[in-house]
Amino acid sequence: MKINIAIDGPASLGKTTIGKKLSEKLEYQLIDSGVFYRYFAKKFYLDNIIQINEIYLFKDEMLNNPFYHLKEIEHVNSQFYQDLTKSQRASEIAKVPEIRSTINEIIQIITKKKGFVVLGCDATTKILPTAEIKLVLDAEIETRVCRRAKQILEAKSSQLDDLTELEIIGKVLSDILKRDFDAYELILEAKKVATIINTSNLSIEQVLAKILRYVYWYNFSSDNLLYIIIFMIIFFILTRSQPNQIVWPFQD
Ligand SMILES: Nc1ncnc2c1ncn2[C@@H]1O[C@H](COP(=O)(O)OP(=O)(O)OP(=O)(O)O)[C@@H](O)[C@H]1O
Ligand SMILES: Nc1ccn([C@H]2C[C@H](O)[C@@H](COP(=O)(O)O)O2)c(=O)n1
Repeated sequence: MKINIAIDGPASLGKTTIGKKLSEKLEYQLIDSGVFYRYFAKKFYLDNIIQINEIYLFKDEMLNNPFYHLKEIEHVNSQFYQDLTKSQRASEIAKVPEIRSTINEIIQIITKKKGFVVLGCDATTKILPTAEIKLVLDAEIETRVCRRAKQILEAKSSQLDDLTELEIIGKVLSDILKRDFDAYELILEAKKVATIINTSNLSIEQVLAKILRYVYWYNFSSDNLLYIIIFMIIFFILTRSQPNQIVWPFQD
């Protein structure tokens, strides 16, 4: 049975990396809500003006052919993903309530068929509050700065050629602090409704294994709900009527 999985978390935590691996493993479709904000910032935030009407037109177009547009959004985003200056514009776009509700609505309509992993900072609360599994991935800020700086340094992007390693770490830190500030309330809200996984001391594979355990357990318990209830009722009756006389298998 296919379900929807919503995953939230602060900036540069590893959501995209984990989300990709999880969706591949489960053969689900990944939707990273962050790439919508980045894409809208690139396409519809021109000359310091947000083209809100163009966004509404795009919404109708996207709902007619969602999977084509999901691919296009991913493609455009991948071209400037590492650019730290661009994420600031996405952050500004994300403050406009009409844009937030448009993006949420698009994702809600697309995910009705189930079988999606949705990433964000409000995926568990605003985008998919009805998701069968809701998780918040977390890690201390120093871990996140290290993860992002390592990723940027390893990618050796030409836009960073003139910067020293320390300057790159400084830029990464300032970007994460800004984004943490913007998403603070949303992450706090998500932590109230979702299961929190602290990834600071976990490898990517360990985080993935933990999430898969939640998914397998969810599927097992919903497939076998009736048997679990019957087992619990029998167990309850036995323990109440003869508390000291239950004979467990393999008991001496
Ligand atoms: N558990 C982990 N241990 C070590 N490194 C990790 C872990 N999870 C992710 N990473 C690394 O952290 C880096 C950042 O990951 P990623 O881009 O997926 O983060 P993100 O949360 O999607 O970021 P953003 O908020 O900017 O969209 C990647 O290089 C990834 O390999
Ligand atoms: N559900 C979301 C997703 C993203 N944002 C903001 C956060 C960032 O400023 C920007 C880009 O997101 P990222 O790709 O870095 O996860 O969009 C948001 O407000 N709500």
